Amino acid sequence: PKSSEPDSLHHLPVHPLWQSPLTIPGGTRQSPINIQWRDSVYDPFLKPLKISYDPATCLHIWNNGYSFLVEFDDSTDRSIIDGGPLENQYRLKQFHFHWGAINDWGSEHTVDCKFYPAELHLVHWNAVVYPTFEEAVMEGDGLAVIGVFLKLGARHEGLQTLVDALPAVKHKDTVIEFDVFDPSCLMPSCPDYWTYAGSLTTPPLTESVTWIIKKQPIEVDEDQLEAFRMLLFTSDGEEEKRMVDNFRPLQPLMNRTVRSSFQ
Ligand SMILES: COc1ccc(C[C@@]2(O)NC(=S)NC2=O)c(OC)c1
Ligand SMILES: [Zn+2]
Repeated sequence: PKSSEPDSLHHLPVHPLWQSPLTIPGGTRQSPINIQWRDSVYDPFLKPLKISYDPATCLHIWNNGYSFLVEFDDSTDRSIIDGGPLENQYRLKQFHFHWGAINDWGSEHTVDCKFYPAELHLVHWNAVVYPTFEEAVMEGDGLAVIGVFLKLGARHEGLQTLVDALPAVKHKDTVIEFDVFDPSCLMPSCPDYWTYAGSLTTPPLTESVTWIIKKQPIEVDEDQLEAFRMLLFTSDGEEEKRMVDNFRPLQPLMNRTVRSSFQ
């Protein structure tokens, strides 16, 4: 592939990573998308997003062979989000990242066609309406995912505690205990966000996500991005494949409007 664009592997009709077509037949609200700032519509009825996480609900970090996930105890309402575009409160289940092999790309969403080097997804589910996460994944209002862009800049001290643990989950299906972490330290200071109706970005690609994309990126430094890139897609003993470019190609906007919480 030309070095100026994401690996052409991502433009194949079926990417080996997913063994399935990139868009599900009849999919009308697939993710990720390009957010064209001037086409987003300010909605004065959007509320501020309320975030209250209990750092003690943090459980472990694991490498699932596609990203690394930090998982939380979601058996109670101790770590939740509310407000914003949401009609219920949603429980934090996990967060993970998507990133590129180089800093020119890596995010899943783009803003005015600009990629960021990485994107954080904080995954929450509607435990008010659905009995389990697995059921919520199948419902239009089942999930709420906060997307935060990462840009190259100053070292992020809060992220560093996570980066220091990554060598212990280098290989697919490795896990380590990680028992205190407050993901609110990864939130940008600016409250502004875009929101739209979308989907998971890996199989089962279900159209169950209310996306809340923060306008302001957080800054991380080169060493911290490089730490993501030393993770492996492969298990211990297999031929090593670096975990990079684990983002889905952009999907058609179809009949959707992206709303903004700001003017
Ligand atoms: C069966 O339930 C699933 C499956 C995959 C993911 C991961 C992902 O596809 N979704 C987002 S968001 N980014 C991703 O990579 C998931 O996260 C909510 C839930
Ligand atoms: Zn994701």
